Amino acid sequence: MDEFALIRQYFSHSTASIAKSASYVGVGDDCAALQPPQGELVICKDVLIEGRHFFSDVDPFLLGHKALAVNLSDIAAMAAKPIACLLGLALPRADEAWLEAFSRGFNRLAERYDCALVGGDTTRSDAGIFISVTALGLAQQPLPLRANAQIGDDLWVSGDLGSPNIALGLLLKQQQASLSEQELALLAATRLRLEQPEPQVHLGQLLRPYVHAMIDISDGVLQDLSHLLTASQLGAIVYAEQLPMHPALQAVEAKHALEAVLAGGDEYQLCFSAAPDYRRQIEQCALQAGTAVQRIGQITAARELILLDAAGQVVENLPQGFNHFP
Ligand SMILES: Nc1ncnc2c1ncn2[C@@H]1O[C@H](COP(=O)(O)OP(=O)(O)OP(=O)(O)O)[C@@H](O)[C@H]1O
Ligand SMILES: Cc1ncc(C[n+]2csc(CCOP(=O)(O)O)c2C)c(N)n1
Ligand SMILES: [Mg+2]
Repeated sequence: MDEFALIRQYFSHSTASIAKSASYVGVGDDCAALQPPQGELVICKDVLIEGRHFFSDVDPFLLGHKALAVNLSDIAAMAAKPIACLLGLALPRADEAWLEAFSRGFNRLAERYDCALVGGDTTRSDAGIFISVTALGLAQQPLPLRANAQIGDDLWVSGDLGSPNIALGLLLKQQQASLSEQELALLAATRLRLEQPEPQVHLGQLLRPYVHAMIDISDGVLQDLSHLLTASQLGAIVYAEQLPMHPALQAVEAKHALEAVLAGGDEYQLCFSAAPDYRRQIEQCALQAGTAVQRIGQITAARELILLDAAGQVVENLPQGFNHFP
């Protein structure tokens, strides 16, 4: 299958609503062309590299899903609605079975969120798979920027944390040695969160009227919260025992589980700040989106992030989150 047949077969069948407008140009010309809808256009990009972001033997259907999901998670963190995306692919070979599954995972998530795949680029790579996705979304002012947290805001997090990091640790271990039965059970209970994360697109949009600042926690909750605090020139108190932990982590030694919750990346949940007046409304948004939300602390004036344990003691030497160039 040649380059052009490949693009036609797997990446040119978007059924999203924006692709139905009369003047729309999608995959197949020099540029895509769309009538920008009214509102604030938000744009983001995330790159995924074989061996860095995913294992070579990952299910290509799940990889296709994840490549788009990590971008839709950034769109969700702007309380925006996805509208379109572009897919850059560099592949060592045109493996049709791989492409069929990858495109099915990608296109299925795109369809679920009415996000049109409007273009991209496909090249050969000498070694390894490289994926670059750009996503466009539509937002409304005021945007829940990282810089907009206010003193006295509640801090919240969606979902439960820790499972992607535990799954990653087990998959790395499995490359060196065989896992015990207990470890295999733990891997089975956690690996879908690593390999098929669900972006919080509905929750992000529902929260828009209530939140001041929002961020997705792809690099781990402490590190991404630190980015939000630095941008807002504020600090926070976070209560360790209020951090929502994935239930499977009961089987993990407590210190290891807490590290996974605090600093494990690949979460794709939302962390946000909002005035305490909106607690009831925020709980309602979570019910409507079918996601849990948990209050984890407060925004403070002192420019530091303080983590308190169950006894109210300050936790020292906080673990670092994910960093490509530590
Ligand atoms: N090579 C680059 N050129 C221009 N801007 C960049 C580049 N790399 C990152 N950025 C910008 O830097 C900011 C922080 O990027 P970062 O990737 O840390 O955020 P993120 O995408 O929310 O997190 P993650 O990639 O972990 O999901 C974003 O505004 C991003 O657009
Ligand atoms: C094979 C393999 N090794 C390591 C990881 C962990 N990992 C890679 S990138 C990242 C943060 C988000 O990425 P970015 O900051 O690039 O958007 C994390 C937690 C993984 N998922 N797979
Ligand atoms: Mg990024």
